[in-house]
Amino acid sequence: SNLPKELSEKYMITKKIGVGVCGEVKLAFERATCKKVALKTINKKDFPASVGTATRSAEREIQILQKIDHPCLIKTKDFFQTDDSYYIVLELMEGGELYDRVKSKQQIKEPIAKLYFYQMLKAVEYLHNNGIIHRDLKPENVLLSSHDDVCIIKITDFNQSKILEESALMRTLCGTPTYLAPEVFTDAVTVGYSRAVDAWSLGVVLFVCLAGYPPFYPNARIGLSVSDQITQGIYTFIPSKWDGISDDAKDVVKKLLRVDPNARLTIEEALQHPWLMDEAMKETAEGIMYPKDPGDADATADPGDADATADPGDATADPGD
Ligand SMILES: C/C(=N\NC(=N)NO)c1ccc(NC(=O)c2cc3cccc([N+](=O)[O-])c3[nH]2)cc1
Repeated sequence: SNLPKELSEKYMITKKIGVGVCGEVKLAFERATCKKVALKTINKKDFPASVGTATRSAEREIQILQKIDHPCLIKTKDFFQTDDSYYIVLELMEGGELYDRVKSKQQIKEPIAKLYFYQMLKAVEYLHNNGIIHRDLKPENVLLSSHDDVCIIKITDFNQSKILEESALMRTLCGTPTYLAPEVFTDAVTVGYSRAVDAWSLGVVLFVCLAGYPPFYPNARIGLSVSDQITQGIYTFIPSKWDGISDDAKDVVKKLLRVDPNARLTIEEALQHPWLMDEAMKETAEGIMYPKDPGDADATADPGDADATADPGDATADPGD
């Protein structure tokens, strides 16, 4: 395909390293530094609906990709576009997709699953504190920085993401409710929970990492479609897969896979769950997320990240849903 001139001038593009739903990932070298990078191509025609909305949703994704700054969220290094494609230069994630680790029924050892899950929670906590809902969390969108078990994970693909804006409903709720109907308040509660979808998805990702099979799948329960299993919250901890896994781990999964979004654990509550109260794991995680010596794993993390561990309450005010 016709690559933008500036792109091929700045980067030497070599082999394909991953194939996504809407484009591919290639290994590239920055000519000036010889550094390896990943090049994600997104074909505009693969976007849903007409070109109009496609460009808006693509532009929103590019805007999110360039705004986010967290060690467990993919960072873009460069960006080019032609009439029919976007080209996003990203940090190389040599461990590939978490999907390839969990497919073919491989179970991830519990301590490693906890280390990855903690990083996912921190990344999604950052997104929610910045008014962004991912809405497509799955093992294909979790990348690993290396083939080692202990490594940084980074969440990617913001194609389905939503930016929470100040809404008319929120402005209404700021006024005096003298003439306000009761359902406006009850609606407000449910509308305010759209971010809970990310907590559910992380529950499914955690289940798959620990057990090597998904909680909801065709014929898991005779006579129940996958969507029926989901809407009724019906899944099974198959003993042969779960016997060696701690009760705390099972408890986190149960509390994330609650059908009622109001009853479901929030990301913040999940971070307070006993299973994650594991100082050794947190020390390892914080050490790879915010390496002291810049030469470490994620050299791109700048010292500014240090305050990233500040209490989430310090983050930008929650714009609400
Ligand atoms: C931004 C984005 N997707 N956005 C979108 N609209 N897709 O639907 C996006 C999606 C996927 C990726 N994937 C990678 O960077 C990626 C996949 C992969 C597999 C083996 C090995 C590597 N690697 O970097 O070595 C890989 N990197 C990077 C970005």
